[in-house]
Amino acid sequence: MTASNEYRFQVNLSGMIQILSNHLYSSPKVFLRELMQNATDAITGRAEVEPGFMGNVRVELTGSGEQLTMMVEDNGIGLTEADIHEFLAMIGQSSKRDPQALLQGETSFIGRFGIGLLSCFMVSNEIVMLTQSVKGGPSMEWRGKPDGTYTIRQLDTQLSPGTKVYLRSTPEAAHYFEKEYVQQALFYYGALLPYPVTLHSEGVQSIVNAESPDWLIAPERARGRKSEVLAFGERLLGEKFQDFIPLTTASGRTGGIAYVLPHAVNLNVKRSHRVYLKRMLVSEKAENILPEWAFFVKCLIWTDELQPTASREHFYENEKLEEVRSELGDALRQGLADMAETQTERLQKIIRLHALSMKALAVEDLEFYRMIHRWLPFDSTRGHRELGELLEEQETLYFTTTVDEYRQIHHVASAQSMLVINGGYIYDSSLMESLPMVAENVNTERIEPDEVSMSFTDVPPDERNRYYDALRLADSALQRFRCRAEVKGFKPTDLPVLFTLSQESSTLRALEKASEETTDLFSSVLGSLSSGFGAAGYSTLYLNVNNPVIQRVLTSPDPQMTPIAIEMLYVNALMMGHYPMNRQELEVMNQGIVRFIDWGLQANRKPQEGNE
Ligand SMILES: Nc1ncnc2c1ncn2[C@@H]1O[C@H](COP(=O)(O)OP(=O)(O)OP(=O)(O)O)[C@@H](O)[C@H]1O
Repeated sequence: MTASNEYRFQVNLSGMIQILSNHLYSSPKVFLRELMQNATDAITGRAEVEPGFMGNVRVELTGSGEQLTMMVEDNGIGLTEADIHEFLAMIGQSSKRDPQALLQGETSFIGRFGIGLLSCFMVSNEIVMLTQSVKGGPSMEWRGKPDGTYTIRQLDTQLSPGTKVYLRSTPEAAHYFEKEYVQQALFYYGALLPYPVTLHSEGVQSIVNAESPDWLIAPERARGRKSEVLAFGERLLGEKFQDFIPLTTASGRTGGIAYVLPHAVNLNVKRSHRVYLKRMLVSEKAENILPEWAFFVKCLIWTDELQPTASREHFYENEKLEEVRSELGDALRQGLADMAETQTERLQKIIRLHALSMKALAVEDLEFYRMIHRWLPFDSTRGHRELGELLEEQETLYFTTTVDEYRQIHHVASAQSMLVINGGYIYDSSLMESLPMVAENVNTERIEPDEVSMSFTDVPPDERNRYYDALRLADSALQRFRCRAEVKGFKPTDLPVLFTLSQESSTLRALEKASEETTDLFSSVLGSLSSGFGAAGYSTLYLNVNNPVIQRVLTSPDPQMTPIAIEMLYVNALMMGHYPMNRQELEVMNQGIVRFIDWGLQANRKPQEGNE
């Protein structure tokens, strides 16, 4: 290949600008964040050459209707003509990117990618910048358009050092230029900035960040300022919080406030925390800054050690972030541990609302589990109770590992005062297994439905003989459902039957149900799979000899009646246990109902016929 065959990629500039400005950021509103960040960086840059320099940012709104204009002014480092050509006019070039510093993740600036300014094209068809560098030289004007063209000229008047950016809103973006919106957004992004941010509109001037939440930067101070901290959280995060936990890391370079959510939350809901970098809000939806178990809090975090991605919606998943995440998790855990020692009521309140989050942490951290186990709630045959109460009643806790197993046995187990915990919900069976490691003199044992039948009373042989014929009829009626009948005595007496599935029969039922719903080919594969189950695939229908209906069925003189009654009891037991019924079982139920109605009507008619 010769050199003449080599070409350079061509860039469709306006296409690139379109992509960067419209698709990198999740919403046009971020243009204001990007402008504020540039102003902040410019002030940081000036303070580096003029130690002790005090910056300020001024935002001015003018015009009305569709002619709204915003001006964002800073008294930062400014740009020379050469800077403009090098940094402003070259997309992807940034004055803030010291490669060595970036490599170490250490830079005093927020920006680094050289694209943030493009976000302004989401709300305006032109960016006008007037700037004066602290290094001297003439004041400059730069005008950029989304088609990739720009003009640059020297101004006749000399401005004071700093930069003014002017944007005129497009009709669709006018909302982002209205006073109320801008006031709120400036507070939102700049509430922590250490210099004044003022808004000028309709002849009125106001300082947006007048309240300075110094407790956010030094969170240990937050403890004594509860109402202020809660009010600030409500204003920024939009929820009425009642509790919070201050967070600090060992390095002291990241910290914040974890607000406890005032309502229960779903495990799958993504938590998004607000993160301030160098005191400027950069990320509104940082999901990865706290450990996964911490979904009961919404945090305001500040950091000067993490690196945001270009969209600023996340932070780079690197070792530093891992370290920060684990330290913030430790601080949160420590906050809860302190409550377990000295403020148990406060902790109990949190656990009541956020048991799932607490369980998620307890599964990972046995020491934490030890501290809080007594307040964790579990579903049990004695109701939805705290573990501490249950442990006072019994030293051995039986637990199931699925909700289905629990459903099968809870009637009988509770009637016999047997304490069984429903371990079918997420984390519960793991917590039951590890409970003996954290609580003294406690045993836990997994229980299966078949084992509950051990606590049934056996029927004496002579009584069993009396039921022999009825049981044979029952067995043959249930044969096609792979179920066998068994007589036992159990409480409650008004429960006529109890249906239990072994692990194998449960799998078999699932296979059968699936083969009903799939194609012929697949269903024959499932069919051959299910034929591999032998006697183990049988379920059991326990008939309660203490129940009057069962007594009548077992001693019925009508041999035609017995199988139908047994089949009906079988489908009834399935319904009670919330088992999905297959086609055959549904047919049995329908036919049985019709038959019983018919029987009932005939029985009523007979005496009347006799009277006639
Ligand atoms: N207010 C300002 N004062 C001084 N220089 C500025 C200002 N705004 C922008 N610049 C210059 O323009 C360059 C490009 O800005 P832009 O916002 O596009 O990217 P960035 O801030 O460098 O990086 P990022 O894309 O991460 O925000 C900056 O690197 C800076 O040199």
